[in-house]
Amino acid sequence: MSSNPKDREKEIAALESLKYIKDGMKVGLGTGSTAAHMVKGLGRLVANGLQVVGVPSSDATETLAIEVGIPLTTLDKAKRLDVTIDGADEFDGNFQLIKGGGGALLREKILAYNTDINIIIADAAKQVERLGKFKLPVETIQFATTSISKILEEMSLSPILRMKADQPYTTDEGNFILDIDIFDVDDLTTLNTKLISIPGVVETGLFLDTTSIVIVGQGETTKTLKK
Ligand SMILES: O=C(CO)[C@H](O)[C@H](O)COP(=O)(O)O
Repeated sequence: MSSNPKDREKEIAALESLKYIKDGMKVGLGTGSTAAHMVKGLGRLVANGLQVVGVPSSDATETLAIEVGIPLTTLDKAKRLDVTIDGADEFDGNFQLIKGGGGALLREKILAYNTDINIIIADAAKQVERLGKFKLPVETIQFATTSISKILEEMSLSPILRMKADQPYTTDEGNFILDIDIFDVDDLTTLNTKLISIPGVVETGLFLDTTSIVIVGQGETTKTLKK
């Protein structure tokens, strides 16, 4: 049990989400510290006899899932997932999300798109009135990143190339990430369409219509929001 209050909220939201996983399900495994609590909890259920297969959304989650004994498969083999449980950097009252703080937005969005029920688990601080205090990650092909950055600058989105130590951060798919400021943007659907249409943009961390359930840890309880 976590002793850090924010991490404890992540943990109890994660444990609550396990109730949605039933025998025989194909489960998408999210990425990040909140999703890691869920993966560990699922590992305990598997050790007690629950039969599921997981599809991880990142190399880090794959490593953890193997460590805790969750049988894994690929999206190709699973074809469609029953449920995916993942974290978020922000969510609003319309179940819209910013994701990708951990850099796994591309595979996370692919899993979400191929899943029947997407559940987001989060600590209470992730709930916002308006998305955008957290910078929006935009995943870009390395070759195009400088030219995309110029375009985003011209759109007044203040792109910043994500770094790790003194090198550009590289995603599991070998791409770069530009973090942009969208706080003043009202029409996120139009923004997302514009971003995706720039050659070399692979994906954005805006998840506008994938989520149907959000489980929030608040102190020692959880609240479940359903669309
Ligand atoms: O989108 C993500 C990774 O790409 C994570 O779900 C998001 O960054 C939240 O992370 P955490 O649970 O550690 O707060």
